[in-house]
Amino acid sequence: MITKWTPVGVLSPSASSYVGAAVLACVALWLVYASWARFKGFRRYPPGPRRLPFIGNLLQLPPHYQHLTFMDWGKQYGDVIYARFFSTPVIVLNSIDACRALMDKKGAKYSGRPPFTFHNEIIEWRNLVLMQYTDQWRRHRRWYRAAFESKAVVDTYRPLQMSEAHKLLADLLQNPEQFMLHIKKYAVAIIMGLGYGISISSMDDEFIQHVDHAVESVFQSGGPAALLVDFFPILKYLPAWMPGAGFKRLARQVQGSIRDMEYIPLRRVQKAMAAGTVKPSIASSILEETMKDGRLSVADEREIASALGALYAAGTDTTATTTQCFMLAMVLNPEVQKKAQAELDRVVGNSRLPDIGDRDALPYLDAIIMEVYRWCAPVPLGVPHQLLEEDEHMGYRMPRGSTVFSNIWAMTRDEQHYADPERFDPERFLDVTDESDFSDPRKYVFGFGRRICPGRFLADASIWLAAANILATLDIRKARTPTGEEITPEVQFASGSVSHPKPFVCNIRPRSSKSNELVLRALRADRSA
Ligand code: HEM
Repeated sequence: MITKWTPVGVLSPSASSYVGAAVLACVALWLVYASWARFKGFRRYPPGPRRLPFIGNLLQLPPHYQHLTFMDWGKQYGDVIYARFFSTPVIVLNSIDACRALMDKKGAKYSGRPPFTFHNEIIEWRNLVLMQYTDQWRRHRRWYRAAFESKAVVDTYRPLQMSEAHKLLADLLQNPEQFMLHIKKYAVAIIMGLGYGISISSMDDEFIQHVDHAVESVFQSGGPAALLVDFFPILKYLPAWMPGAGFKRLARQVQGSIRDMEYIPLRRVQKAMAAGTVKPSIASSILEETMKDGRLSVADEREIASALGALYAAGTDTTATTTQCFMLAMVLNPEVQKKAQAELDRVVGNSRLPDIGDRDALPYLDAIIMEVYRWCAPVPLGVPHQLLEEDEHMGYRMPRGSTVFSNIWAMTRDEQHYADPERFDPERFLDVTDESDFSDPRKYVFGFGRRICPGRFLADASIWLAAANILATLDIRKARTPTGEEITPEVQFASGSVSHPKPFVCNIRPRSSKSNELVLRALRADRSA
């Protein structure tokens, strides 16, 4: 007998009622499973690109400019994205709201760091930036809080920052072509001066050689095999002689450079303390606080050496990069430069150099600095956090152990808040009345939650002082070819955890005949202070 067509095929009435019952049973079973799974916490992950077995999304992740790929994923999957690299779950946060909801509001869960097996365990570079969220982190962070997160303390650094800004002007006047290097020296000199009371006269300085060598060798040693060990920590047990374990042999050399970077300047401070000739510095105050009866345990010395060693790695490249971005923005936007110079002339005049006390009276310059942070996003992907416990967000499962990226780059390019985001336009921060995070990029370019950058006030003051002093005394213009054509630098940032502008040329010259005199006078005053 021919029966009617049913969704499950051509069946007799009795067979179809069995099927109907079976379907109902399946639905009931599914509902029971779904509520059980929900109860047990087996919820869906946030949306994200399709994963392959074993390797997950590894092939979709390019080796460079990952923030751009994550931003593209955001257009398809939203602000909170789930991916997996081998067995490591990864969560990408593409919006400020998502970072605030997770990293800020649930700080106790979201403040870990991924294991960074290569850095933490193989080369044993245990610095604050990469450290796990442990009592050791709390101790280092307390030292940093005392040194950098109180306005009263940071204000005491002003004379050193001012005098380094004056030296920067002198370097730029004498040898303008080397401006990228002078800016780096400015950032280094502030960190070495505050950290250890050491003055840096040139980039050939012995201490700079040590730190530069250490930082460079760390980056060079982090090849593909070293990265693999972060995904498969078991590889750390490979004996150094085995093929493929070259990263372990290299690591031994790198360890030596890191020890030099951490101990050579610290030992100098200890010697000066013993001789009673020490200059006040962050090192000397931590040593004084930690020493008992004038003695320091080997373990405490190790801790202090590594806490201070992080200063250079975290604080120089970031500050220098942002200041170099400012220079690039000025070359490309002469009308912005002129407007800022007119504001400086009006407020500061031309008989002295600007100081941080002038800042509130210079809103246009402040808008330029904010736009520089937004436009170049110096640390475009932040530093990844680790989720320490299972969590739920908007009904999605956030698995324990996830590496969590805050895609700061995507926030700076949010078209809802920043029209034409690639354009350098300080006006977008002028006369802003709302207090939202978008009204001031300093609220998010320094990261989130309990791991927020402790050096943010120091860095911001250093960048402002360099910019204000440069604009007050120098004109930054496009360089010209020997045949007189203008060279327009391209806006290109190198890929990496810190987004440097690619090398460019420009023409730097004194704004007026008074510029040299002002700088010389300031240098003399600094020497006699
Ligand atoms: C423009 C300059 C700077 C930028 C853009 C910047 C940005 C950042 C960012 C995005 C983080 C990661 C925050 C997170 O995990 O969410 C960070 C962490 C850190 N920064 Fe900075 N930074 C700058 C300058 C400095 C300076 C001058 C110092 C040193 C005085 C410093 C010391 C650190 C340290 C120690 C950490 C790790 C904090 C922790 O893990 O608890 N930074 N910074």
